[in-house]
Amino acid sequence: MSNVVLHAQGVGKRFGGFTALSGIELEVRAGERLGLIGPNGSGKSTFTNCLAGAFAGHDGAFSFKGQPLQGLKPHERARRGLARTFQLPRPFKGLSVLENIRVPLAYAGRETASDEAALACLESVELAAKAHRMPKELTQVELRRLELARATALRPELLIVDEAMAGLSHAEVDQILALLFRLNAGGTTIIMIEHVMRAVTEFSQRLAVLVAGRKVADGLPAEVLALPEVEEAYLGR
Ligand SMILES: Nc1ncnc2c1ncn2[C@@H]1O[C@H](COP(=O)(O)OP(=O)(O)OP(=O)(O)O)[C@@H](O)[C@H]1O
Repeated sequence: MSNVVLHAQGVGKRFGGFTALSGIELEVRAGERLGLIGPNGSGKSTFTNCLAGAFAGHDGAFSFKGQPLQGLKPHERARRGLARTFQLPRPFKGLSVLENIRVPLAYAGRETASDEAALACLESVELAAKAHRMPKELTQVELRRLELARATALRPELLIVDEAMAGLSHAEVDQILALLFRLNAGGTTIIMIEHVMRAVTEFSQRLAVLVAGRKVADGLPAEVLALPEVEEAYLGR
């Protein structure tokens, strides 16, 4: 595949004697929408943390845009175009919504760390009207939008969205989905980690399934979800 943006080769992670992730092979193409699913504790966040550089070490390797990521710190990976959101939004609580966006812009040394650039970013997630509010004044769905704005301020090529839908209403899930579709239409490759099955099946062109730290399926959503081993492990049937 010539347009592979991310290649995970034999990625594994142990915590003491416990193997949380083992032998993960995954290719993601530029512009793709991939759903990464699996039961609680199957290794999805561990995979994300390995990819984002949050752990000092892991087995295997990642290449991103054809370059190895090994040895790069999280912020260096971010500067190369790799971004993630966190399951629990992590705004800077003492900063306004607008300042929360200026931080990643300034951190990356962008000349565009201006209020205008930060506002444009907030507009893209329909949060500009709350620019001068504090994070504690935002609703859950607004906090998720702020988390997305923080992650996408640097216009990443690959975005990993870790459970952005948890606890949201049907209509709010649709709002976040619309934002993610728009980002993807603008060229951002997206890996969606999600338990809200309606959202992940609607969004994903392909599903990869982790069970107990191993990838057990990878393919078209309808085909993957029909596999007996996925039904058994993931849906608990
Ligand atoms: N820092 C850590 N130290 C020890 N064990 C850990 C650590 N992080 C994760 N684990 C364990 O690794 C396994 C995989 O966890 P992980 O958070 O990656 O699963 P997940 O698929 O993201 O789950 P969820 O859907 O609940 O978020 C779990 O058994 C978890 O307890």
